[in-house]
Amino acid sequence: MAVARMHDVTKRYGDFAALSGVSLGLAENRIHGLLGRNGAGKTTIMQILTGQNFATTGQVEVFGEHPYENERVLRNVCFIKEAQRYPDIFSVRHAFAAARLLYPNWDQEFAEQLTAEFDLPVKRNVKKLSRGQLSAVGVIIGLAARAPLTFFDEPYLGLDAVARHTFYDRLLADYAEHPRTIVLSTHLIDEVADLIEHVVVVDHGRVLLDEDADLLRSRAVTVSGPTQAVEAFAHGYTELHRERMGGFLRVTLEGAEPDHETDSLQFEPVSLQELVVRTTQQAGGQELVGTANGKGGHR
Ligand SMILES: Nc1ncnc2c1ncn2[C@@H]1O[C@H](COP(=O)(O)OP(=O)(O)OP(=O)(O)O)[C@@H](O)[C@H]1O
Repeated sequence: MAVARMHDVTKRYGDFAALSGVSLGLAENRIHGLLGRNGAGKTTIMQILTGQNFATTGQVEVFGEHPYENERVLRNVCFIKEAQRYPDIFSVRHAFAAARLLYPNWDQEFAEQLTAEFDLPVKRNVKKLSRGQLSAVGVIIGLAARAPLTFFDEPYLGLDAVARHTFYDRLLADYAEHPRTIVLSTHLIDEVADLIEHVVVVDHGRVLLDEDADLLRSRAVTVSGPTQAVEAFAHGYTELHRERMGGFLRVTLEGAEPDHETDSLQFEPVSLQELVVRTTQQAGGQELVGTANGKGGHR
């Protein structure tokens, strides 16, 4: 079941279309990766779904209602962004107290545990925090709020690698105990690849891919070996990538399955990051949804 939907949504700023005909649904109790290049439209999608921006045309529904200025919807939605602003007088403690009032599922004990793990100075004014500490405030609010629909718009960019992994670990563990719908917008695809259950790729304001992560991974394979043997195997498949190394060839093929009978060829799974990058490059701004299965490519 989808907890949030967009149907044929367009967002225009003057002549510029930030979103063009975007249709997507966020399934209940799944972790979604909202991926795409800079300026692709990810933040705009999240702003519209959280009632912080209007669609120019199209339909938007969150928990069955329109989100804009809708208290019933918004108390179940948490949107954490990197450049979150807080009132000047707020300390970290104030920020958590405000979140506690706002989100009915707020877990104070969990927030305190996370505060200790991220080593956050709770009495310090939010304005005085380092970039990473400010990111940690957002991450803690996003986790402890336990909102049924939670968006993280790269709020963890300021976090160092150790803190980011603490975030991923806590997110996954808490999600297992308290399933909810989560959307992670990120450029660090490799880091979140194991978390993501559903992938949405946006490019130039359009949805290029909207697919189960495991299905997506199984859609392509990388094969390497002597050039001739690889060429023979690759014949007829759509190629996502090709690398030559002397007499060896390594190609990523859509729709191909490993053939373990062939001794001279080596097969490797394709990483989510590689698939997203190749899909975005290959699309060149064109829609790719539903074109990926089977043979017969453009070579
Ligand atoms: N208020 C605005 N006025 C004009 N253009 C805007 C406005 N807000 C966003 N845009 C444009 O809309 C496009 C989509 O922006 P958006 O912030 O959604 O991208 P994004 O995918 O989140 O990018 P990033 O990964 O860089 O954060 C960009 O080209 C951006 O410049």
